[in-house]
Amino acid sequence: MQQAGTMEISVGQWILILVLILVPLLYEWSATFKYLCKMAFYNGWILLLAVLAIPICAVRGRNVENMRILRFLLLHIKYLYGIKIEVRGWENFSLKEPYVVVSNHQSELDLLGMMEILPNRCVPIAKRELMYAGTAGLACWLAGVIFINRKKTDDAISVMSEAAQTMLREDVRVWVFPEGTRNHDGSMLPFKRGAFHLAVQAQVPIIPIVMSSYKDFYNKKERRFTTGKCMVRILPKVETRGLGPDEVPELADSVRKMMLATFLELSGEPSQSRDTCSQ
Ligand SMILES: CCCCCCCCCCCCCCCCC(=O)SCCNC(=O)CCNC(=O)[C@H](O)C(C)(C)COP(=O)(O)OP(=O)(O)OC[C@H]1O[C@@H](n2cnc3c(N)ncnc32)[C@H](O)[C@@H]1OP(=O)(O)O
Ligand SMILES: CCCCCCCC/C=C\CCCCCCCC(=O)OC[C@@H](O)COP(=O)(O)O
Repeated sequence: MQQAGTMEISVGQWILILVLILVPLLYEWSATFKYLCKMAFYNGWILLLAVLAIPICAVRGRNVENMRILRFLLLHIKYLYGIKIEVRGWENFSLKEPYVVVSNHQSELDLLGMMEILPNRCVPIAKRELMYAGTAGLACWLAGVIFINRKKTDDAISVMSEAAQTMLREDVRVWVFPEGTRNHDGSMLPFKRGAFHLAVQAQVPIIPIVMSSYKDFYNKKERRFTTGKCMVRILPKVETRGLGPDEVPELADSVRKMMLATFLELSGEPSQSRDTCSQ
């Protein structure tokens, strides 16, 4: 029986105290633990923000204008992680007409750079699996994200051909990661050609975006995630007017070359050394 004036601590409370002491200690001592906590919080926070976004977006139904709401809700995350984003080339975004944005894809952290500069009425093309990422998937769907099934090339191509028509009909811009997958290796994978077919089919310009390497503050393999700085460059538009499907390979190659050169320059790498996948 508990006596007046004394306090007994139950086993559960002891465990809680231990956890409250150990977690901050581990967080400071172990870079791996810190990385895991930061990534778990990143995903968890986005899922939670999506809970907020869903009812607001649902008022309008599925609509590309909802992307502004997602952008507004996600913009602060860079501050939580101490990531400085320096953007140059804003003037290259001053086109009124639709265009296709292509950018390099290093990690899920690209979302921060993307939200920093995302133009109005611009939707990303994403793998279909993202649609099933709980609340985040629903928020993406409501904001008009275009989902493609990477396992079914024909399906993916027909979704992208439809996107070419939607771009023109509804004045929409599309953001594509032409590497087609995340690339943690500090270089750029060969480009898939979907984005370039899309631009040629719609006869709209391509705007290449380059985000500098995260190597100084983030490395998935080494499980390292600290504060840091990322440079984002919006490059001048590349016209596609008059080009046909036969010119797509050359177009894709020349855009990739330009992006790789900028990537190496921004990331402080010697040119030519890191192109492990010249096509
Ligand atoms: C507040 C809360 C918020 C919560 C939510 C937060 C999120 C907010 C929103 C942000 C979301 C961001 C999401 C980012 C997600 C990023 C990704 O998912 S990246 C992965 C998906 N994207 C891509 O894969 C795009 C790039 N891929 C391609 O372009 C591919 O080419 C493909 C169209 C997918 C097809 O790929 P594959 O099946 O591998 O086949 P290929 O060999 O590439 O192509 C075969 C053949 O077909 C030609 N081709 C390709 N596209 C077309 C086309 N549109 N029209 C005609 N022909 C086409 C291609 O050129 C090949 O022929 P070739 O002769 O060999 O050249
Ligand atoms: C009830 C189900 C709960 C599911 C929980 C899922 C947790 C996901 C939580 C939040 C989503 C964060 C959205 C981040 C958007 C960035 C997406 C991204 O970068 O996708 C990677 C894709 O480009 C390429 O994928 P692969 O590298 O080929 O693989």
